[in-house]
Amino acid sequence: MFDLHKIEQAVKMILEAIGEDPQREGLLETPARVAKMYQEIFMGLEEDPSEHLSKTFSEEHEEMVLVKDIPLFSMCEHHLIPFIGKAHVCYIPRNGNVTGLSKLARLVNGYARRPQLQERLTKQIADAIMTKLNPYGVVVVVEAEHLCMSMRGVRVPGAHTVTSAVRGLFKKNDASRAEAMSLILKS
Ligand SMILES: Nc1nc2c(ncn2[C@@H]2O[C@H](COP(=O)(O)OP(=O)(O)OP(=O)(O)O)[C@@H](O)[C@H]2O)c(=O)[nH]1
Ligand SMILES: [Zn+2]
Repeated sequence: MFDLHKIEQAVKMILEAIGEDPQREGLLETPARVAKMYQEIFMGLEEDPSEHLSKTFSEEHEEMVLVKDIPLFSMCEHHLIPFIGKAHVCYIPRNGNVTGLSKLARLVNGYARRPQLQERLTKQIADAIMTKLNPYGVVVVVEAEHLCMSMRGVRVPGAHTVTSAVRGLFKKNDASRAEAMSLILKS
């Protein structure tokens, strides 16, 4: 589905537009490299990440499951430069409907590897878990630094954006939400 040739042409044009010479030795292979890189960092566009949750197994654990510090590399859709951070995913299984822990990281990755907004990414992860696993509740917290705020524009390196999506029981039950949040934010 990726048009690698078109990406190569576009990169060549950008190099020309910034006054570079795409024919100089160091840049000769750059358009092809960037095309391959885009194919990799936008690979989430080619999948439905929620499919990672299709395979479940049965384990009677109707308590919190929390996977913390899932590394996150995404691309700001406004500037096409990275935002980098961590996702924390917490859910309470219903009827023993449990997913493999790695699948939660695959889910995060699938939604991250697209042109994204942090808010949408956070929501998509939570909604996929609600839809596919039908758990009692979900909390997703994403913490990230946006390079579009660090290396350009307002230039505030170190500023972190934190977003959350709260679903099901966690929305109604203040104590459960507070417990999840304290486990998530505890370093
Ligand atoms: N809400 C939200 N905003 C984002 C995200 N990523 C980048 N942005 C912001 O998107 C905005 C785009 O603003 P514009 O005014 O259209 O673009 P700009 O002139 O490049 O803005 P500056 O970054 O302020 O220089 C900026 O404020 C970014 O900080 C995100 O994931 N969520
Ligand atoms: Zn940006």
